[in-house]
Amino acid sequence: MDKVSIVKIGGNVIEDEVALGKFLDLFASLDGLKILVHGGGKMATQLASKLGIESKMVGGRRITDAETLQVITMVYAGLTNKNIVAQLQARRCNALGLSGADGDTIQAHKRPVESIDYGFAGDVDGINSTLVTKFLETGLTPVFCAMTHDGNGQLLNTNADTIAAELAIGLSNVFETILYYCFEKKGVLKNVEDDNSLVEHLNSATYRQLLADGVIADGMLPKLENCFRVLNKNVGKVCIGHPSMLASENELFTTITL
Ligand SMILES: Nc1ncnc2c1ncn2[C@@H]1O[C@H](COP(=O)(O)OP(=O)(O)O)[C@@H](O)[C@H]1O
Ligand SMILES: CC(=O)N[C@@H](CCC(=O)OP(=O)(O)O)C(=O)O
Repeated sequence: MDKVSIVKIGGNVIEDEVALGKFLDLFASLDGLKILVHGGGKMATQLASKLGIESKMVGGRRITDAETLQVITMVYAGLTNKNIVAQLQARRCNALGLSGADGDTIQAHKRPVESIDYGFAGDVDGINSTLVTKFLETGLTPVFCAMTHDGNGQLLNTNADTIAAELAIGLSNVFETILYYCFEKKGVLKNVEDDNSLVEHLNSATYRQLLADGVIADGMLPKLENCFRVLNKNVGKVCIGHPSMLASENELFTTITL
């Protein structure tokens, strides 16, 4: 079975030009088949604020009304995706920018309203793994933004960590999949202010304990939910850490196991 690395890069790295450049150097040099998934939540919040639109997050997820959907489409599928693709081309990595609507690569449905109405937020139904596999086999590197669609013309905002997880699950029938969540910190920390408090190995039991202690918050909540979900669904390896973990196994980062 061929291997495919699915790398998610977070918004704090993307919005820092130097950090993004260093990350893309590492990503472009990564051996083997690979897919990039990017967020951009922070930039969307900044643009929304300039336009006088307030951003509301619940449990690390954005409440996406119609105006917010317009903003995130411009930021995620437009500026951020195209900039990353162009920068990968400059590094001789033949990137193909995609939202889930492109090639019907990711189908989703609007999240049903329960206690909270998330608006135009999408829950993923499935991945077009045949088409994504064809892209990979042609030598293309898919670059996904955090957007899906419902097949009836509605674009939906979908957490980028979830998109990376769904790609890892969907492709695990065809490839040995490895999922890397890259962000600005060394990994899961016991104290979010202290990079020396890294949790190198996290399993279900230690995760439950950290949750109970209130150590896991904000965007780390959906990230870790996704880690355990993919490990239950045949994905071989999941790591969370600084982009430098792509360069060397000697780097310290968090490895997640069941
Ligand atoms: N225990 C924790 N360890 C590391 N980061 C944490 C932790 N709890 C909360 N966080 C927060 O989660 C953020 C990462 O989630 P998010 O902002 O969604 O990441 P991304 O950069 O991938 O978009 C970190 O910037 C940090 O502020
Ligand atoms: C539904 C939902 O919350 N979507 C996310 C998608 C972007 C994202 O995931 O960006 P980061 O990886 O930079 O956080 C949002 O709009 O913030």
